[in-house]
Amino acid sequence: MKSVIIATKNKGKAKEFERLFSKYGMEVKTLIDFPDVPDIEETGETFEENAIIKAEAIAKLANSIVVADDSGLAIDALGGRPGVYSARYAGAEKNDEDNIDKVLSEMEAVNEEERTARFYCALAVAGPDFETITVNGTCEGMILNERRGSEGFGYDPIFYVPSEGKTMAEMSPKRKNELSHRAAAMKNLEPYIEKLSLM
Ligand SMILES: O=P(O)(O)OP(=O)(O)OP(=O)(O)OC[C@H]1O[C@@H](n2cnc3c(O)ncnc32)[C@H](O)[C@@H]1O
Ligand SMILES: [Mg+2]
Repeated sequence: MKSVIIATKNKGKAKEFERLFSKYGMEVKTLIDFPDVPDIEETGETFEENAIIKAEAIAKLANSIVVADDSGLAIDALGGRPGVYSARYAGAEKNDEDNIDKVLSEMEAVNEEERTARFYCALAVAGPDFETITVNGTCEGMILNERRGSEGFGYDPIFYVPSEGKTMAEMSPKRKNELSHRAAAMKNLEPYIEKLSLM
């Protein structure tokens, strides 16, 4: 089976990419199996910049084609925060529960109609002999005032998708992979998958 390296140590993302790439008959390898690979510093100001930084750094190390995902949550009432700082919103140790608690407390006084938000996903594909490609995807939703559901990862329990009547943590992994920001970005990557002979 053809395989692709995803430059992530996030287990939630890795699971989703396994499903998303299986559609193309591809197996996914992530950095979770390579704990010695150093953490790449995400110094960019945008999701796209950070995805490029991660993809190019790992492509260089692996001398191979690498896909990286930089993603996060932008909440309108918080001026777009946590944004590119989503992973470390409540502190350097990247704790999903603490991040949710921080958002819930900052959103406490915000009215229902002002709780709009969106998830962003930037994907970068880097390799030894072509210019790095980037694509994006978004998913619109609302921030609840409490957690609902136990699927997914990150901010999923407080991210409500009105068209589904569910939070992302209440959806099946299959359904999330049909409508998420990551799914949208993967759709935009589709035209390149064959060209890059990733397959
Ligand atoms: O950099 P890598 O190793 O890929 O892993 P990471 O967790 O640090 O990933 P990011 O830098 O892209 O930060 C994204 C954060 O945004 C959140 N996030 C991204 N996609 C999400 C999703 O589908 N559902 C819920 N939260 C998500 C989640 O908290 C992530 O930690
Ligand atoms: Mg990160």
